[in-house]
Amino acid sequence: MTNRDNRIVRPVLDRLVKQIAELYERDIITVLVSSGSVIAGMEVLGHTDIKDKASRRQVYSAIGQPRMMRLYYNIFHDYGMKCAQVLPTKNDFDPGEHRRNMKNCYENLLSEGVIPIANEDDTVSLSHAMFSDNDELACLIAEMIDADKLIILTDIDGLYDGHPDADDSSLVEEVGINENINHFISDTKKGEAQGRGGMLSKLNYAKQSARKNIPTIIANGKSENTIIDIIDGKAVGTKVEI
Ligand SMILES: Nc1ncnc2c1ncn2[C@@H]1O[C@H](COP(=O)(O)OP(=O)(O)O)[C@@H](O)[C@H]1O
Ligand SMILES: N[C@@H](CCC(=O)OP(=O)(O)O)C(=O)O
Repeated sequence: MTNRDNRIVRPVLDRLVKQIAELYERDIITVLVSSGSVIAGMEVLGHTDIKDKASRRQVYSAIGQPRMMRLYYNIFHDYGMKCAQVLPTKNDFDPGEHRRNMKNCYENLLSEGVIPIANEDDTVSLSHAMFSDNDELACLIAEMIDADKLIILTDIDGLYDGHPDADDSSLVEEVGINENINHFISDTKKGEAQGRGGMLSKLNYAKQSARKNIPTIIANGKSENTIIDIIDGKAVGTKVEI
């Protein structure tokens, strides 16, 4: 959802919401898991003298999350839809009251026709309460709400069998849950503004949700019609086979 300058690209979000709205018309209901709070907060605050990285993340995300939600609110509104914010921490998924409450909230939002947008509660989740990244969060939500499908979006068409920039690399269309292809993935160093996970994390959590019998696909979130194409059964992205 960002460009090379680490700025949120509204047309990408717009395309995403447009597809969610189109699916809603077809009675296919989406839960959206979206990052963006840290980058959105950095855009507002710019440089800070806060030395501690975790503290910077708290401050940036606290500033950026309402900005992300304002963007989403406006875009969903443009498509005649309503959205809502859910900000869990990892502990909330442990069996118990928080998990039950969260599940209940999702069910009620969905029955009211409101699209839940989840992100980690970065202001309070530090160290052990942190998800590895939003791919883990998406995987846990998919399992909790018994999703029919998990689509993990990224900035590339899917998983490649080598460095994505190399001429002889090609898209892996299907991968089995027990197939070890981690060596295809290059370690891309992440800056503070970028996402935490990367492709290896996407593959691991895609396999984890496929193991729970949720068909999972890694695909390009920047393409025009990715989600609709996947729902229509077109060969898009990398499918993780159950
Ligand atoms: N074998 C591979 N196939 C596809 N992408 C790869 C591979 N190895 C490294 N990558 C990198 O992973 C990136 C995708 O992860 P990214 O979407 O940045 O993760 P995050 O959601 O954490 O921001 C791609 O842009 C690409 O540069
Ligand atoms: N929760 C954070 C981002 C978490 C994260 O890095 O997730 P991902 O984009 O999956 O690597 C945010 O909103 O900025």
